[in-house]
Amino acid sequence: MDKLLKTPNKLEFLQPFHGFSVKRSSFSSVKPLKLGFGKFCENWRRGVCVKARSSTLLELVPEIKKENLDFELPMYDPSKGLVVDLAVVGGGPAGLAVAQQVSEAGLSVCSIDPSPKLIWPNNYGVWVDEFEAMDLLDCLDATWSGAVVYVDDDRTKNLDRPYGRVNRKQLKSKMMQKCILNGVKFHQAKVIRVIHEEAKSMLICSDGVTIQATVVLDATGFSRCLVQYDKPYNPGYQVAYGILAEVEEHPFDTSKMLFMDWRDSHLNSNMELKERNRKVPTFLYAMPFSSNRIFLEETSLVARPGLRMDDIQERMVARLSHLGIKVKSIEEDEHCVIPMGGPLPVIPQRVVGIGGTAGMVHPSTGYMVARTLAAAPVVANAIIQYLGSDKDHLGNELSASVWKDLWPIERRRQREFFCFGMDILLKLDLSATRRFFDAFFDLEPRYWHGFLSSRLLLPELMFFGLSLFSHASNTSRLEIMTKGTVPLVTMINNLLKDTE
Ligand SMILES: CC(C)=CCC/C(C)=C/C=C/C(C)=C/C=C/C(C)=C/C=C/C=C(C)/C=C/C=C(C)/C=C/C=C(\C)CCC=C(C)C
Repeated sequence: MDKLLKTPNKLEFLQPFHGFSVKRSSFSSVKPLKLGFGKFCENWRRGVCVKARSSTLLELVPEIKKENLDFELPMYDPSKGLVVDLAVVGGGPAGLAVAQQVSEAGLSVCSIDPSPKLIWPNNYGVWVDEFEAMDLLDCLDATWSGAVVYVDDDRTKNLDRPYGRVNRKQLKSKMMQKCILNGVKFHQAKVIRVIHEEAKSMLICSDGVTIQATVVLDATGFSRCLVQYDKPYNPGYQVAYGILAEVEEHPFDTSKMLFMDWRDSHLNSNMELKERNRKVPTFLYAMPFSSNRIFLEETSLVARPGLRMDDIQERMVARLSHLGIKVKSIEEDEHCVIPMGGPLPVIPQRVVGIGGTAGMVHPSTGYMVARTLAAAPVVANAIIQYLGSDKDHLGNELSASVWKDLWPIERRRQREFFCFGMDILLKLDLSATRRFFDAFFDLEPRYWHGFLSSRLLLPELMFFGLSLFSHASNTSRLEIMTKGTVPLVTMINNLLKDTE
């Protein structure tokens, strides 16, 4: 069972997909979810009658309907008993990217996933320069010339950095097509267990099939299907609720995406909710596609334990009503629960990992897609190099070399700093969070861009930290010092321990 389902913070009703989130979407059938706000009214959408309560949007949420790619997949033939060079468990962006690149080098690859054709469920946002660097601009279906941060009612930051929404269908289609072209075989199942021999591993699947592979890559996201951890799991949680909606109108500039809106005036008439938001704040993240179509996501950046989904939904309803956003229909919604920080898996170990399973979520932001896609060639090249060059270099030795390339010391140190940042964020209330981001977005672009896109390594992060400190108000400096001392000592200790 996924770790998330075991957490004591009442998130049990969520069913993480690849550990990320659950999306509901519908194109033909619509059934309202009863979440208990307002009065019933009738609402027509695409010829289907929707019963919904007038003062709420959440009951317009359609029934879950999964959309699949229209591809004929070449399937793995278990009767041949072949040992493939690489078995990739999990068909998310990370897994497919590695499958594609390893198969390009002529190695045999089997991709195993319970729903290999399913379009990924999340709305991924990325900075355009990150996708440009990977030649993936054609996989963005909307871009904005910049982004906005509302620190509070009086302070706004205009971020001069283009932002885009990933076209999940296009990205997955592109990767699948290349995989198919390169001869990747697919197997539709879950992997239950793996048995290792010296030079190969056997993957036992839920349908009884056994797949043999020289290298096994776990790309199952936060379900951490095969990769082992040996330290207590204590992440922070990013929790978010998002809707892609048709609205009567909204107040946002359609040329900018809304990166963070920390305003809380929508809670003035509900002091209890306002107090909850003061202690553990949430912000609105929005992608305005047009004057009447918008993606809106109420987000808790990081909290431990994670915020309850119904709390977040309540805050969102209050915010949209205050902003005068009347939702006419909802195309899809998503529930996100993203573990952030926490320990890295055991390094090295026989199963190789990438993405959420390998600790690759940015611990201070929750972002992962761009970083993982950028790391895929590192993992793929390592596998190609170690498998191709020297057939004596197999089993544990090969996996150790791949892990070393994925998590070299400078990346581990960078992650320690990001975890230090997360530990500070966990302790900030709304006012302190506002002061913190007021300073953060005043930094030189190379600092805040580099921090968010994991481009700064430890020496640069030191200068980044000092620069943030110098931009911060006196109150914020005091907060960073008081709330950051213990995390700073923890970081230094961890850095001193991890020397190889
Ligand atoms: C789809 C899915 C899956 C999901 C979705 C959800 C969402 C919407 C999300 C969103 C998110 C966001 C927007 C995020 C953002 C984030 C950010 C911006 C973050 C940032 C952070 C920052 C930080 C943490 C920083 C840090 C800093 C520090 C730590 C500093 C310090 C300093 C000091 C202490 C001074 C001294 C110095 C030295 C150390 C050298």
